[in-house]
Amino acid sequence: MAPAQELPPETEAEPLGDAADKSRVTVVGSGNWGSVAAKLIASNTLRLPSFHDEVRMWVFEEILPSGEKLTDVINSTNENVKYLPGIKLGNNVVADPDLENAVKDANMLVFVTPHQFMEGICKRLVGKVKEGMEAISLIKGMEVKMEGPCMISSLISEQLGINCCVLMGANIANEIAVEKFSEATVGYRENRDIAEKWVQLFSTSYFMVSPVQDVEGVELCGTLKNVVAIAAGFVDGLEMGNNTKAAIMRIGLREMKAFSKLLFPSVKDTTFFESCGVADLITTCLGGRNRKVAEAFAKNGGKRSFDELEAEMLQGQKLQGVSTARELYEVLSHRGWLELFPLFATVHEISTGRLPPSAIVEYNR
Ligand SMILES: NC(=O)C1=CN([C@@H]2O[C@H](COP(=O)(O)OP(=O)(O)OC[C@H]3O[C@@H](n4cnc5c(N)ncnc54)[C@H](O)[C@@H]3O)[C@@H](O)[C@H]2O)C=CC1
Ligand SMILES: O=C(CO)COP(=O)(O)O
Repeated sequence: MAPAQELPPETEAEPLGDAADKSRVTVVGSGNWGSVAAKLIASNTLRLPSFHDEVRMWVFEEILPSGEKLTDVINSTNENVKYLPGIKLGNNVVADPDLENAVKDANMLVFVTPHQFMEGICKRLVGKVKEGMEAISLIKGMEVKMEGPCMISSLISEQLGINCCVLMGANIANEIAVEKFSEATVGYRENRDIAEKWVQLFSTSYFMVSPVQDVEGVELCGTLKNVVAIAAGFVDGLEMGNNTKAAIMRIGLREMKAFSKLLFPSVKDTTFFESCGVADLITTCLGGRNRKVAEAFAKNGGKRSFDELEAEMLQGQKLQGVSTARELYEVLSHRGWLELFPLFATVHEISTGRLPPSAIVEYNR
């Protein structure tokens, strides 16, 4: 299909004032998706007059086998050689290993790290972000606190006192990196103008972004589908075939919707038909990292742990599905909902070795 997309119009006139009128964007995170997000954004900040050209990207510093710092290599080669090798990010992307320095001049922050690091990152940023800052989270995951589950966008909003939208979708990063057409959904709370600004910042001829007024629905879709992808990987590892996998995806989608609506009755049915819903579920169950590692786990009969397989197969990239299944299980146990969500519960029980991988089709007991 030829992507018949028109880029968002460059409606704003060239600012009359000085460069201070322009928005400055910082990407917090530089993994596989973080690097692709920086590439997308950097192509647009060059094109759109209301943004500064430069895009800062915070890098969790590491030393490469060559002895060089990852940040130095990104800045000299314009490539994230560890997490997105072979792709030029754009000369206006500047890697910065100092988190506080990376955000200090920004007024738009894009959060895109594995979810388990976000609590620590937010703590470091308290009092360090500009007034009126706008944020967006591309992070698929949640935190579980004493009071209950906390979505990552809420963590950001509450800890930093800023508004936070979300962007989720059927977005396997390596495919978008080579500019294959895909779609995404921006979830926003009230301010449609802010949502439009994020749409403008991310949209390209091959990346079509649509806004939806349903932050929780969009974010829960992105978060929960990773658990279903683990189940799909078990099915693949056991060579159960396409019908079984389709059944797992359908049951998973039903649980995703039921859980989201129990937690947030405001979640809209229509959100599940956006890119963040059924489309992301399909792509992740076909081609994602959660599926791939879960397949290896099942092939090994559950004898090698997810941690071990993740380290061996993903070279520093992180799975979100296994920890999300654990977090979900805590919520389900605490609220007495385990029986309502047998697929979610079984994924956790298999991942922790309490049940064999074959239990993935026996849970409907
Ligand atoms: N890769 C993909 O295709 C997609 C990923 N996502 C989501 O984006 C989020 C980020 O994922 P990726 O960019 O793919 O990351 P990744 O899994 O490729 O890379 C891991 C990142 O974590 C960093 N890291 C390691 N230890 C850390 C620490 N202690 N503190 C802070 N950072 C640390 C690494 O430097 C690296 O940047 C996740 O929530 C993921 O679910 C969403 C859509 C697509
Ligand atoms: O979220 C993703 C695609 O939209 C990527 O999923 P994985 O983390 O399983 O690769």
